[in-house]
Amino acid sequence: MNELRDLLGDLVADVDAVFLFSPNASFFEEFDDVDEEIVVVGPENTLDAEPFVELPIDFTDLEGRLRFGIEGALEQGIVDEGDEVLCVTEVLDGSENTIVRVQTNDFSPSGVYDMFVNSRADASVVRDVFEVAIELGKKGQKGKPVGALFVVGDAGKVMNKSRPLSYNPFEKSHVHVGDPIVNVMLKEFSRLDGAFVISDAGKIVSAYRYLEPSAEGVDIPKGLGARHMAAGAVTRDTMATAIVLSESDGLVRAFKGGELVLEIDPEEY
Ligand SMILES: Nc1ncnc2c1ncn2[C@@H]1O[C@H](COP(=O)(O)OP(=O)(O)OP(=O)(O)O)[C@@H](O)[C@H]1O
Ligand SMILES: [Mn+2]
Repeated sequence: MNELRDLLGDLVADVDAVFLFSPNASFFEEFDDVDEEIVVVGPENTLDAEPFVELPIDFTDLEGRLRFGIEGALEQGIVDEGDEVLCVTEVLDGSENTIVRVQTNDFSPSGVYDMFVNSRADASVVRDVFEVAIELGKKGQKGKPVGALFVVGDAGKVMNKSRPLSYNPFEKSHVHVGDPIVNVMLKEFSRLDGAFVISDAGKIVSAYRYLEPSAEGVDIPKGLGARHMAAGAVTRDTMATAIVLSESDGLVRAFKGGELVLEIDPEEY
């Protein structure tokens, strides 16, 4: 077993920082005296850890989770480019059973951290819309797959770059994402065409908007259609973030700055 020990020894040797993903209190305490910088990453800072990187959604896929933690720590200046970091986390609902060593440069930034934290819209609004899209992706509408397009933030400009396909059911209402009744409405209206436009603070500004941004130079993955193109393009023309549920492949994707920044399978979420 010495080979295995050596392998593990090499894996954990000479790292600049150790990232603990959602550690419990006793596990966290065990790291009190270590020399390396300890970075806690999780949905809530229940341990009052410092430094701390807040996860906006509970990433079930490992890579998404690691990416977010590392991009967040880079952005906050907790680690530097080129640092060697050790990520301690769980997969398959275990305890801390997984150690991944990465160099912060190994990731080309996906923009996922930036999308949540530096969006014009509040991070909680982006997260709430994300959750609606995920839920809609899981259940569909009456068992059938549905697609949906949500454009979040910079709503004035988004409205200028779009036109109505039908009457706007949110015209005179003051409802916000995250209200339970609104989630039901969003799901109901998603059967019809066009995009939802949502303000920075989460107010539903409109449904049924046909987006007309300039798509020139927008480079989204091949095979995605008009809905995704419009989503990508509107985020390049404005400061909005677009969240798309695909009717054809069932995935939820997010675009910001004209680029695909996140792709999640609702079934695995
Ligand atoms: N510019 C646009 N603005 C708003 N909604 C749009 C726009 N273009 C397409 N859509 C909506 O997207 C729907 C699906 O279009 P299309 O199949 O071309 O997109 P897609 O990217 O392949 O999406 P999906 O993966 O859901 O099929 C359309 O029926 C329409 O409701
Ligand atoms: Mn399509």
